[in-house]
Amino acid sequence: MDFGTYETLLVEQRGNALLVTINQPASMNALAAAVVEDLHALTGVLADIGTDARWPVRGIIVTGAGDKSFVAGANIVEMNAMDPQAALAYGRRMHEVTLRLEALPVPVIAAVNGFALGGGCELAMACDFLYASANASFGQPEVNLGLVPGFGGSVRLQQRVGIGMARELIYTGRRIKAAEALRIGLVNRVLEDNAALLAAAEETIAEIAGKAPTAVANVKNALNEIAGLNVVDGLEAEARSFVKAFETEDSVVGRAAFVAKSAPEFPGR
Ligand SMILES: CCCCCCCCCCCCC[C@H](O)CC(=O)SCCNC(=O)CCNC(=O)[C@H](O)C(C)(C)COP(=O)(O)OP(=O)(O)OC[C@H]1O[C@@H](n2cnc3c(N)ncnc32)[C@H](O)[C@@H]1OP(=O)(O)O
Repeated sequence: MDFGTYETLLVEQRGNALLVTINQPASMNALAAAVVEDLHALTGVLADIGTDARWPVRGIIVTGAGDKSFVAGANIVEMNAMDPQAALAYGRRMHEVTLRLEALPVPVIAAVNGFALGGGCELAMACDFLYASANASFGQPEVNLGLVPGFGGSVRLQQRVGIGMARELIYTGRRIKAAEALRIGLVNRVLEDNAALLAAAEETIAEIAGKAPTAVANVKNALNEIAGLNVVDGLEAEARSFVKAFETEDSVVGRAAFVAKSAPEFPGR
């Protein structure tokens, strides 16, 4: 499977996982426009990823090159040189990247290997969930620059940690360590180092790869839809999602395998 080659990204298949490494260590993997363009191109290729057995990739891992920085934010040097139109285009493009990650029918894990600041934290929060190495840190420090989050942090941080904590972190621009990020629910797991971080992410992708692909795709879509709904509308959306899942071949196979006390072989449709 050819996922393309990119100037600023390393893309490597590892078993069921596709490892995407942002490879701009000289600038702490800051999101230069070239990086955003490459992420946009790659997520465009991945948009065709399917759930049937032909697609060996059952999950994506996003990480940063080196052991200091995941992504240190938008590229400030570049942003300073942008005219308003270019800046708007840059922002819109990154919005599209985050929405495409959320729309993929497979899990996307942010393997945060260092600084995840500003746009870096925002990229990580567009993934399904975050794992971090012990040296990782997180923050939306835009207020230090007279800016505000611009790649979705105002929306997704409050979804992840609640409005009160989101307000405090955004107003203070504070950087928090991995252990604190775990405590407030921004991060699911903290691993001792980068090797353990990637191993844990690959293990989780492999675990999910054993489940019904259509069910995982279905429930990811439903969780996105339900995120902003009240309970009544959320229950309606969940019911639609359940009916859709119940009618898949994966579900027929899964429920028959339970009765037969055998292991299901999901067709992915
Ligand atoms: C009219 C206009 C309309 C506009 C419409 C809207 C458009 C919206 C488009 C933009 C949206 C952006 C949204 C986003 O939320 C905004 C941001 O992300 S702002 C940036 C947030 N990040 C930061 O503030 C972190 C900055 N970096 C640091 O604090 C430190 O570098 C560090 C990460 C803590 C590491 O510190 P050190 O270990 O000391 O390392 P150095 O600082 O020496 O860095 C090494 C090297 O990397 C370069 N670098 C680091 N971060 C960035 C960066 N974010 N951008 C560019 N370059 C970076 C640093 O300059 C060093 O380079 P060198 O000096 O060695 O050349």
